[in-house]
Amino acid sequence: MQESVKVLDHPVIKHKISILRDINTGSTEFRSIIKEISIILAYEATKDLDLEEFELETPVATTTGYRISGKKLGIVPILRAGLGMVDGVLEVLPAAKIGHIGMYRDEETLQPVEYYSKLPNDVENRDIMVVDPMLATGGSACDAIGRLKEKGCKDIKLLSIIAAPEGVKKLHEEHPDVEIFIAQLDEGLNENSYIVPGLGDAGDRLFGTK
Ligand SMILES: O=P(O)(O)OC[C@H]1O[C@H](OP(=O)(O)OP(=O)(O)O)[C@H](O)[C@@H]1O
Ligand SMILES: O=c1cc[nH]c(=O)[nH]1
Ligand SMILES: [Mg+2]
Repeated sequence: MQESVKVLDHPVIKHKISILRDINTGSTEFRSIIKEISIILAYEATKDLDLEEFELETPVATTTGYRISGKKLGIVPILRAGLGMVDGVLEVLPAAKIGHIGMYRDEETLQPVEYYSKLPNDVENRDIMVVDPMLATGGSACDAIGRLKEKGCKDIKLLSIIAAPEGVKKLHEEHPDVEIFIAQLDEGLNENSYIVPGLGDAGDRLFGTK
């Protein structure tokens, strides 16, 4: 896999992904694990943030402290399922602004259909993390990222829980500048373009709609 895909490789993540995959896992536990993994993905995706030094007093000594500096950040969930990742990323980056892009995959054509968009006014000045638990064909993520680029965004990362190689390939082809952070790379897509083995429909499992 190319260098611009970072896969979390950790026994605890593998354990938690298995709970997500399990058909018997209910929405409460599903939501909680999506949030937990999103926190870890957010740490990975922010390894390159700039820091500035400052002097601070501990109860024992004067030392050098560090604070995040540089460009402001934005989190953009792709509705609905992306909403499940927002709280986790916000735990790591509480000052980030949040934009929303609503998209669903047409069940016949499998093409993404946009139905909502509300982004921060200064979105073009922010480093953006697009969040969506599932990267399947890659159509939804590619369109959402294309929309953000139209608005002037230059530094965009994608955070997903599970990806199919087909989605990663499409994203690389259409947006080679976008780094991808995932918790798990799966085998591929089935005839309905669902990720195999996957976890089913992330939106339905998060929100209990099926
Ligand atoms: O890579 P793709 O082939 O485009 O598929 C992935 C998309 O499908 C799911 O959303 P869905 O259309 O089910 O909408 P939902 O979040 O409202 O359930 C998922 O959350 C992604 O947005
Ligand atoms: O496996 C998949 C594919 C698309 N969307 C999902 O929620 N799951
Ligand atoms: Mg869905």
